Amino acid sequence: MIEAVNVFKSFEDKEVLKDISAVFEKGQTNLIIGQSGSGKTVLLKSLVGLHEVTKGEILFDGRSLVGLNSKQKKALRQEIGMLFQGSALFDSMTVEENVRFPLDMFTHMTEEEKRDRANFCLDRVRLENANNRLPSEISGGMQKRVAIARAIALNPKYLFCDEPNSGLDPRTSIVIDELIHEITEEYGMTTIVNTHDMNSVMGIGDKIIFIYQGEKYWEGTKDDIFHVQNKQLEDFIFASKMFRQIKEVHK
Ligand SMILES: Nc1ncnc2c1ncn2[C@@H]1O[C@H](COP(=O)(O)OP(=O)(O)OP(=O)(O)O)[C@@H](O)[C@H]1O
Repeated sequence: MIEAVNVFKSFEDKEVLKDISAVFEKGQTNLIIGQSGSGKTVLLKSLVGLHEVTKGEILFDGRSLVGLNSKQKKALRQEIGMLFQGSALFDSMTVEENVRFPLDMFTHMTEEEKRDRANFCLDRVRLENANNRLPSEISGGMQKRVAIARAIALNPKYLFCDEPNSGLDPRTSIVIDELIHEITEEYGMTTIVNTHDMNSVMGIGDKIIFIYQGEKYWEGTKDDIFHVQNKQLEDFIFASKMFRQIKEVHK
């Protein structure tokens, strides 16, 4: 479980996050949603420790990110998997080398153990027979699978995903969403996904935090979302004609 407790983040005199408190549950896909510029990425980066918060606390299963010494921070980093926008693969490395990279960096596993672990992760994302290909030789959806395999290589407790569907077609987006959702449940990870994709919200939103102009305006599940009485969230959801029509059906 990850908790944000009264988190504020400013850049010089610009306050981007305003008093955000939220609990992100273990074994669940927790989504941060909101319009472009609302502060989702800044919140995600603050949670993961890439931004230092101006005020407030981030707790990883009760461990405060702020209070950790550098050794403890390094240990915590190894419990975190990250999936970035794009896929952030290393272009000059093969698929297998990309997945092995965190194992090379952070473990003392033998070559054989690393190969086995990389193969296990590639199988898990249903990507067989691609080990020796370069990222440029595979599709965007396959690249995303490699990125997921790399993110879970160290068997993380926490998984952070920044816009995992950016650049993917709707069908591939669903496959990637479902994969993230499945592995979250299977490995009991605390997963936080930053998205503005309503299809993701309806597909995998176990828990949803809605951010508006840097403040938390709403939280709930995908099943609650059609019953909200919150103008800002309604404007966000029903910006799409399709979702306005779905709402009519739910009435
Ligand atoms: N390093 C920074 N310095 C100053 N301002 C920043 C910095 N990073 C983000 N901001 C500002 O914080 C606000 C929120 O940005 P953020 O990237 O979190 O939005 P977002 O909700 O993730 O948007 P998008 O969906 O478009 O990615 C924006 O006004 C942005 O300009």
